[in-house]
Amino acid sequence: MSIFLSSAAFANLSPNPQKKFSKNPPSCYLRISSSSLNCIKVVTQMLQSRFLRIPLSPTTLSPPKPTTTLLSLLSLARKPRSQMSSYATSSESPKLLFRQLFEKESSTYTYLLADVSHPEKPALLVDPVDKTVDRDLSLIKDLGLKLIYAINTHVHADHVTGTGLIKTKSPGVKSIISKASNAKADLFVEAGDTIPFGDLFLEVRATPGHTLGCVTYVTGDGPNQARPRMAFTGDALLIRGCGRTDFQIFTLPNDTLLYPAHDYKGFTVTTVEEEILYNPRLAKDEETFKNIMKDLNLAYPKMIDVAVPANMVCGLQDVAPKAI
Ligand SMILES: N[C@@H](CCC(=O)N[C@@H](CSS)C(=O)NCC(=O)O)C(=O)O
Repeated sequence: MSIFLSSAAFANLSPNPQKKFSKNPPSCYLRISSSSLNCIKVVTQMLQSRFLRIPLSPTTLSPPKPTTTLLSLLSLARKPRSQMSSYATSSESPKLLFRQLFEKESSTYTYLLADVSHPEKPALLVDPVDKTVDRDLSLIKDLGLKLIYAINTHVHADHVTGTGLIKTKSPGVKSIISKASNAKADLFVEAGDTIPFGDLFLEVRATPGHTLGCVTYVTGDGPNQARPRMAFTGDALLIRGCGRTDFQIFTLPNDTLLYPAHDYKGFTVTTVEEEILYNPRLAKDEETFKNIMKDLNLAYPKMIDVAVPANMVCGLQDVAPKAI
């Protein structure tokens, strides 16, 4: 079974002044198979749980299964290691040129993508760093590409973006960042937008947590687009980790009252200061935090298969698709 959602409904979009920038108009329909939806919903819940530190449901505290961890909410993670699929470690497309570049002081990856089958070889850089701009521009020149966009996944805290410097050195290049970041750029994107370069394109997905404006750029779905798809996650998801989320809540004033979405112990309210001092999970180093989360042995949420698909359509699952 496939579920059809308008991209606006899917991403809970407000009207977007940058729509002219999108390749696909907002009325286009995104086709999501129920298995993809399953995957999206589980990852969404996992990330919400991770970022907001909220147990997934009351049932999550029920008797543990020995191998159940937060990650095991992903059905893939339940497979024994020996049964893990051997996926490709790089994508292929007759059109796409892809390079992963590294800046060692901040351990930052910059990604270069270009449509080399297009006469102009239009290219974009994701998360360029000021210190490596010359290297990146020199590579782009060597490869005969035309840089059109310098894109950020978010407002970085550990390095200066290369986009400003790139614009002074290559005046035709447009900078892009999410509208939700509140940063300056030539173009602003939000969930559901697409960024075309030649016949290829990136999709924008909102992945806030590390910062409010964090987005993930995903390579397009369709003929000639990269297979497998590639997602540039910024700091939302790191390999075997994720970006810190303390920037969000713990930068609020100490007396800020915190009202969570759940409580399983009878508490009703807390403050930033209290949680900084006494939260038994967050007042720990990262390794201890990971172990605590792993050892929670959270069970598969009872309602997840019903709740998430329904909530993805605002609880209107029984209403004809046209009305949603
Ligand atoms: N030591 C580095 C910053 C390290 C750091 O905090 N990294 C961030 C992403 S850049 S703001 C992060 O989220 N790390 C998560 C993790 O698991 O390491 C510096 O001082 O710049």
